Amino acid sequence: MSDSESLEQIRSRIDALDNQIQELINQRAAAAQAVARIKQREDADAFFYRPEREAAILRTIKQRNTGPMGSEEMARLFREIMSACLALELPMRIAFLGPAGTFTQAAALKHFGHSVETVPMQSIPDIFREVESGNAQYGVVPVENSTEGVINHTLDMFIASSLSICGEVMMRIHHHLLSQESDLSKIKRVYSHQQSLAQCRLWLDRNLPHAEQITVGSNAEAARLVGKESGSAAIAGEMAAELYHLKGLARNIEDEPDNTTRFLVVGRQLASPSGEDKTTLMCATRNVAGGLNALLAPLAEHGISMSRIESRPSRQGNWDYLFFIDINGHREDENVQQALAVLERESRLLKVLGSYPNAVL
Ligand SMILES: C=C(O[C@@H]1C=C(C(=O)O)C=C[C@H]1O)C(=O)O
Repeated sequence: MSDSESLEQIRSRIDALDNQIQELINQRAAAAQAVARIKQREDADAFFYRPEREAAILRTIKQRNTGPMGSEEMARLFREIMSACLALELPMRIAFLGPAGTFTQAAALKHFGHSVETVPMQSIPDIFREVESGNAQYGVVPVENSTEGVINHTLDMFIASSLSICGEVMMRIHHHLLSQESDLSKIKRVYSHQQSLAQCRLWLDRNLPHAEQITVGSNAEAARLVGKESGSAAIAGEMAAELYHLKGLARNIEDEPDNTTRFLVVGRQLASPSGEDKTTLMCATRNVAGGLNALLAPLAEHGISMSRIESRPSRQGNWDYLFFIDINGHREDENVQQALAVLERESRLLKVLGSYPNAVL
């Protein structure tokens, strides 16, 4: 590139580059189709989607990126290219916590790209059922928020479900106050999901201390209601604002500036190692006091670090607790296998809920 190049010359160079990019994308799509044919020949019920392969590709793209385009942006573009390549074989159905416009839908699209069909479900148990029955290939469920903590409903589902965790999605959550009104003083009622109300508690106390707070099933549902009611506002995200044609009375009203929600991808597939993985375990101790130590000691002995631990009453007697533990590593790693063998002996119950790539995007 040189400064002496005219506008016309640069534009014709862009046209030629687009031509090459288009040709290369089609070559890539044909290669992905060839992979799919091999998978199908080996196993008619094969899973075309490979979370570990996609994660590894996206990581490589970020690592080798030299700019001027940013690594995150470049990875997002390739996310969409892979999504479109995969859709040539099988337009995947992804169940999410509806209605349309929720953060869970945004998480599903972030993880799988836009060439999938996202299917709204009414509840977290419905998402699990839709995937268990095979009506959807994967489901996306919220599991924890950096401000409000764990979403117990999701953890409880794993107790009885046969599904595995095959991915995680991290989403920065920005909440907006959405309304038909253009003046804050007109707002008498605020609708949202209880998590969103909790994540904006300080802002609400300061700016709308007298407004009634009404909990509904999702923030998208709140936005839908507010689209039909004057004097009210919803706390919801960008997608819901667009979908229900609401004005942003105040933007980014979450109390924590780095408010992040983690979502899990559930499916009927076990993800292979990607090189940077984590494993979620569900274990029950024999008794709470010494029991927890018996679970944690083998992890430390095998050099395995733990990124999260949650306890839940198991509902099978007063003294039994279930622990949900995230560890670094894949169930096929040797040190993880050795630690799991010890845990199996020490705990009353051990279920590996899944090994999956660390979120890349
Ligand atoms: C092409 C493959 O299948 C799918 C498509 C991919 C792609 O477009 O790069 C990557 C992983 C799979 O989800 C493969 O397994 O290599």
